[in-house]
Amino acid sequence: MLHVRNVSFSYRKQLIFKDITAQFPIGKIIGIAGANGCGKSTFIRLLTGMLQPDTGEILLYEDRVTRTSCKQFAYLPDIDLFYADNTGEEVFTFYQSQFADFSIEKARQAADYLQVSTTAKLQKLSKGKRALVKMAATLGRNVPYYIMDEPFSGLDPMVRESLIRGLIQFIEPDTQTIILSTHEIYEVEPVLDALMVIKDQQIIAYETLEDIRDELQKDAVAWLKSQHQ
Ligand SMILES: Nc1ncnc2c1ncn2[C@@H]1O[C@H](COP(=O)(O)OP(=O)(O)OP(=O)(O)O)[C@@H](O)[C@H]1O
Repeated sequence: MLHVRNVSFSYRKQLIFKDITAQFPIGKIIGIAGANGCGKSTFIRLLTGMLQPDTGEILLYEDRVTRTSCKQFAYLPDIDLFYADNTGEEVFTFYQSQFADFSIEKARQAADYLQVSTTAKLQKLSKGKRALVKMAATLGRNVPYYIMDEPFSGLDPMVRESLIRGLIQFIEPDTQTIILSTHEIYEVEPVLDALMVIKDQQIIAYETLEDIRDELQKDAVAWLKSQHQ
């Protein structure tokens, strides 16, 4: 289990998080929502150990998450990662050299499913297609936690829908967790188990979709809007 315990974090004297606590159980797909600039990317970087909290701690199975923990997470950043001169296949070979858990067959299957070429140089691909190569490489990993920053940004609605369906196919639902930040709540809602909302340096809400629908009688978008009022 991944735990965030009493974490505070400032960036250049600006307080981004104040004493936040949360848990991310195994076997779930968890969305992180919030307005632009609320801190979603920062939160994701804290979860993966790329940033360290000022106070509090982030624990993966009781071990403190640090920069070297990145081998235990499949992290999908929101930026272009790879050399433009590389092909998807070369990216996969690089991942294979870096991560013992990486399966080149699974990455190829994901690329095939997402209908993106792995033989073309990345510089020849559109921004959306490059994002899909990055996604295929991420899904080629075999880890308990996939942590994705805006995985659907820049993708057309058809590809987005196919990717959202694909996410379930490429993970083991009982042993692997996806944590993803997104603004596309409407589209991703069908596969989400829980949704977290960040606002004013806090996690202001964190509910299962079951509770949102059954107890609160709302869909995720309506619920999210009500959190911002
Ligand atoms: N390198 C950095 N590390 C940490 N925080 C940063 C960094 N650069 C900027 N910030 C600040 O952190 C705050 C949160 O930014 P962040 O990108 O995490 O928000 P976000 O919710 O992901 O935004 P968006 O939805 O627009 O992508 C902003 O006020 C931003 O100015």
